[in-house]
Amino acid sequence: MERITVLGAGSWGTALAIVLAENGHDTLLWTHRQNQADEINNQHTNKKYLPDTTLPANLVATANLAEAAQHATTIVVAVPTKAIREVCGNLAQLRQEKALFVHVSKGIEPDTLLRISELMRESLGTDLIEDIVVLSGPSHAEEVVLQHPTTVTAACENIAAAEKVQDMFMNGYLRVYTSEDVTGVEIGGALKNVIALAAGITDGLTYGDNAKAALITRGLAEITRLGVKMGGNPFTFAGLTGMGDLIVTCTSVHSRNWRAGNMLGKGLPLEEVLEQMGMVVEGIRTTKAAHQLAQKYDVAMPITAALYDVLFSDKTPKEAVDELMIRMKKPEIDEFQ
Ligand SMILES: NC(=O)C1=CN([C@@H]2O[C@H](COP(=O)(O)OP(=O)(O)OC[C@H]3O[C@@H](n4cnc5c(N)ncnc54)[C@H](OP(=O)(O)O)[C@@H]3O)[C@@H](O)[C@H]2O)C=CC1
Ligand SMILES: O=C(CO)COP(=O)(O)O
Repeated sequence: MERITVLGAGSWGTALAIVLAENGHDTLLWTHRQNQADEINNQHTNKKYLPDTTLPANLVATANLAEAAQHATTIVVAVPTKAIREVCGNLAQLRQEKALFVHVSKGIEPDTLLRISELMRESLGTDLIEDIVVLSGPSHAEEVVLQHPTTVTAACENIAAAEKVQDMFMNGYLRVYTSEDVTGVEIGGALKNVIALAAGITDGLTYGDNAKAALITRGLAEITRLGVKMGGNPFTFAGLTGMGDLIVTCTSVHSRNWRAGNMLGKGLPLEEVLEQMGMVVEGIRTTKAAHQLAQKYDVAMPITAALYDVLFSDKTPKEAVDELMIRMKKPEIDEFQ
């Protein structure tokens, strides 16, 4: 049994805390809201994020970050990308000993262009970090809490740390693989949200299945082009954290990114979409970061560029799709150039 803290009591942090508590670990779930900690401890629910789920009685919550920092030898970071710098920075003030960190967030910090593990190293400082393992793959919280069969990958350059995390999370409904390709896993997980927004848009435009298959496939091509140039293993992008997560996010009604894209495709303005969602839509900020990465690494990412124009330059979704279709002719396979 491990002592584990999960930081962030949204849908994914809560679902993973349930898995860990059910696996017999001494699990403490940190939220920045006292009323949510009280609800979890007293009613064993988290109605805002997982309305139909009863949490196990042995899952305890706290709103005290110092208590959360002291509790564990393993710390799972499950807040959205935009909160990681602040939460890890605060945590670093409250803990002296090293911990094994696991992160499950799917994003890239705009402007700095740091991947999540890089962002954590910068905000935690190296003295606190035993290892950082990224846990990623096709895994909607809504299905994990129903114990529907789900597969994810734990990635770390130190494979022993990835195997330790594999053991912590794995059970009869959550199968965990390992990988050493942190860059490939983090890039695949972050960028699939960009393509899922685009897939939601074409569904909102009622363009049907051909368009969605094209987005998934050509989206994977541009994610792979960038990811390989950043040092990722090309095979990672064909795996769970690449193609697998792209499929689930582009096709599932659970996906926040697909749902937000769908509303945009139906003509709702971005501000209204975000207001209606009430949960994190990582793909919006990641589109900005991915567009910057494409320029930095000189990689063609036409779908990302088109989405960037829709989100940040007032191009209509229909104009963006029309322009994608009449781009210069080219062969399909370009060997990641
Ligand atoms: N949902 C899913 O199925 C999956 C999500 N992920 C990834 O996990 C990460 C978290 O997503 P998810 O759980 O869905 O997000 P949600 O929107 O469901 O929840 C986000 C949680 O983080 C909290 N939070 C936001 N800002 C801060 C802050 N500054 N300090 C402390 N807590 C904060 C929110 O609190 P508040 O209620 O106050 O807003 C909320 O509890 C994302 O990167 C996502 O891509 C990965 C795999 C699956
Ligand atoms: O990453 C996810 C599933 O693997 C969750 O995607 P959404 O944030 O789009 O819901």
